[in-house]
Amino acid sequence: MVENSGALIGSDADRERAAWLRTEIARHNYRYYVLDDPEIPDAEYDCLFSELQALETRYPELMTPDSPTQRVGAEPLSAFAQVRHRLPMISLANAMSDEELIEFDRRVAAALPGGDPVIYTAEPKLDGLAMSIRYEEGLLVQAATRGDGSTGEDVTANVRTVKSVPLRLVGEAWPAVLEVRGEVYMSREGFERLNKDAAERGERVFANPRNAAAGSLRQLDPRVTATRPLRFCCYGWGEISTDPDESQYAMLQRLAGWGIPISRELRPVEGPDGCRAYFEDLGRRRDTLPYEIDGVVFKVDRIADQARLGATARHPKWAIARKFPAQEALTVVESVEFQVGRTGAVTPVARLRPVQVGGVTVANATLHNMDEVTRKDVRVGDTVVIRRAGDVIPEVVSVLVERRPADAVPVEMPVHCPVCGSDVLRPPGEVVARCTGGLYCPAQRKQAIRHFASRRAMDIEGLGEKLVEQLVDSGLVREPADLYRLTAEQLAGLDRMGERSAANLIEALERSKSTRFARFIFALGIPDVGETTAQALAARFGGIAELECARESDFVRERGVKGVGQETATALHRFLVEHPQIESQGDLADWLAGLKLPGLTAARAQALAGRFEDLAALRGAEFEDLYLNSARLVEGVGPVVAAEIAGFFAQAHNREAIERLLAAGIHWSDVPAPARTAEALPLAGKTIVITGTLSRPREEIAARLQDAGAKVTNNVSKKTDYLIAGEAAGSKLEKAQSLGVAILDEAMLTALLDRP
Ligand SMILES: NC(=O)c1ccc[n+]([C@@H]2O[C@H](COP(=O)([O-])OP(=O)(O)OC[C@H]3O[C@@H](n4cnc5c(N)ncnc54)[C@H](O)[C@@H]3O)[C@@H](O)[C@H]2O)c1
Ligand SMILES: [Zn+2]
Repeated sequence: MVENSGALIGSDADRERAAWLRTEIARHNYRYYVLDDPEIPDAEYDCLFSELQALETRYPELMTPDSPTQRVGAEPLSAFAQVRHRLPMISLANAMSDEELIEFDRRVAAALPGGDPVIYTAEPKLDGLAMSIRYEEGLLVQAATRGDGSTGEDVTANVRTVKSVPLRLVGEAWPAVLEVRGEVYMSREGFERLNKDAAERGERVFANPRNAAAGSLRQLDPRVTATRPLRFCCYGWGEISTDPDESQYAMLQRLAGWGIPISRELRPVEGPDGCRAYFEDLGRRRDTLPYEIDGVVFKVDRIADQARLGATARHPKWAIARKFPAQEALTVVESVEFQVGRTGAVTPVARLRPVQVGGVTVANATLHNMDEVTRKDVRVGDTVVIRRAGDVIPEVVSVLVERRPADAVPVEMPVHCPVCGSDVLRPPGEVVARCTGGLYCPAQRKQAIRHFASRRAMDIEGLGEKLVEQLVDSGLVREPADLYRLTAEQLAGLDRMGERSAANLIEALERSKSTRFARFIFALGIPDVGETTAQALAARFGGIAELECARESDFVRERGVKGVGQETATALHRFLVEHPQIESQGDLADWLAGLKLPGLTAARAQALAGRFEDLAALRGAEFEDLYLNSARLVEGVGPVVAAEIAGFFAQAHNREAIERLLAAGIHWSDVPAPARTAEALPLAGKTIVITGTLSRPREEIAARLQDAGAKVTNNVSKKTDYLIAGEAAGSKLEKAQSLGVAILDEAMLTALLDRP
């Protein structure tokens, strides 16, 4: 540094740094104000900005006229017509601490006559985008964005679609020219809905309500804007053809009287104490407000005083934004670990280089699930934006791909549970991956034992949550079977456990050994297997060994024609029913395609013809045979639950834990012993055919009939004993009638099955 006629001269390094900061800030301004797609969190931007400000203050010769410190915002997008603001739209000075606010108040008070505490209007600082809306003779004539403060974009057509903006002022005595200024913003609820819809359509989601509001408003097609949940809140005014009121507060009330929405939280406050009380109150309520705010704005209330105080190029000297601590920060992902929850859910968690967010140090952030990891493309080594709002667990919001190191490592879901080594299963279509070692995994131990003992499972009276905690923490119980080895002495040694209650628990454990099969299945805690499904499984499988051996295909079976969906099948089915006499001509596939039915493309016609020999076979088919679907053989067990059941029993650890339970003496009496001979079954030797639409899947009914000893076949013949006929039964019913086969409806079927 060289001293030169009193002013400090920056070194070459300072000069270079200042130039770099200017370009970098200009780039971020463009992304933020023009593209509505910021790359870095505001706090990070503010650091760059204040570094440049500090350099320029220290070495005034480094200041350039085009420095971002001398202007607000960014140049307007050329796609919109430009609007010159008659009065500039400037920004606000910030106070990051109480001290800065007190300092601001001191400066204001010193510049004003009299010595009374200054009155301020206080209101939330909405996080949206600034808008100037011009009314002439009470009619909305123009709306413009802030742009670079002196020139904005003409977004009149878009603003006209925002419902809370009046197109015509109400009441009377409004000035001939009135420019109201305020914030266009999006409520949290509107933002979440918009993002949910966008995600469902596979479109880009917005990072926060501010970007969503700005992106929605600055649409070239106002019809798009019209569909977005935007609102407007006025906090000031620009050009106005009459004198405003004496105070900011009174003037805003007057605008409200003309139909302009203002903040419900608007209050006059006195001096720095009043400001602090307001700030703290709103800070406490921040998370419960229906919209996002990033601070509170205080404005000197008397308009005459505002004029006396004036403005700089960037902001008025009579207003200040007291900001809340930032909720977002930048840091680096050092590793990704997988946590196993009480219910076995395996969740990716980012271990971060520790960083301050909103006043606390954050070292971990949730990545929710693998879909999220893939969507955000988070890799180990990446620089990421993390967000911590209120009490919510910090989360990774986005990745700065530009800063990705060459050796960044993609994240992969582990194949085995990091806690117990069991397989990790993610059933098709499910978001959550789970450890399948339910009876064995230490991470799930407490939950598994609590569930096992619960009233609707093994119903072990006296084995409550607290006791399970103690038993597991003391190492006495590691799996359900350990419960049955507990002694009265061991129990009596525990907290709040007298001899009497210890003896009672031993008795309850003993009693629980005699149970029902369905209860036992439920007690195992297989994900998504509730009581009803457990009952269906108990009815379908003779015993635990059969259930353990069951494969996914024993629960669900793929059925129908690949490539054909239900809608196409419905169209075809209806056509065939409505044209009972029609004959096919030539090649079946060509003929079908030639029908030009909705959805019945040449490829689908080909697939159908590949499955059915001729039109007669196609006509004779069940509706469910026409399109690809999965037939459920057990009520309540679809492809996901089937995968979960099979995954659970595939773990040797779980089977061994069950083995030990049975060895401890658990037994049930409600399932017929598998040894029961076939002749003793109620439908032994009967041949049954099912047709038409019934209240349950046909496979399920067939399975129950088979369990009862019946043989279920496809075609009616003289050997058929019964035909079970549902709604819309066709040719099979006719044939059964002609052969004199007994025909049963659904009620009769139920009676048949329930026969002792
Ligand atoms: N992340 C990035 O890349 C990036 C880039 C540029 C700017 N920024 C962020 O934008 C902010 C600077 O933008 P700015 O100049 O719009 O300033 P600002 O958002 O800090 O404050 C000024 C704005 O506040 C709004 N406002 C809300 N309630 C108000 C009220 N009651 N009275 C008056 N105004 C109210 C107005 O729109 C006004 O223009 C900084 O927080 C900065 O971090 C971020
Ligand atoms: Zn596990």
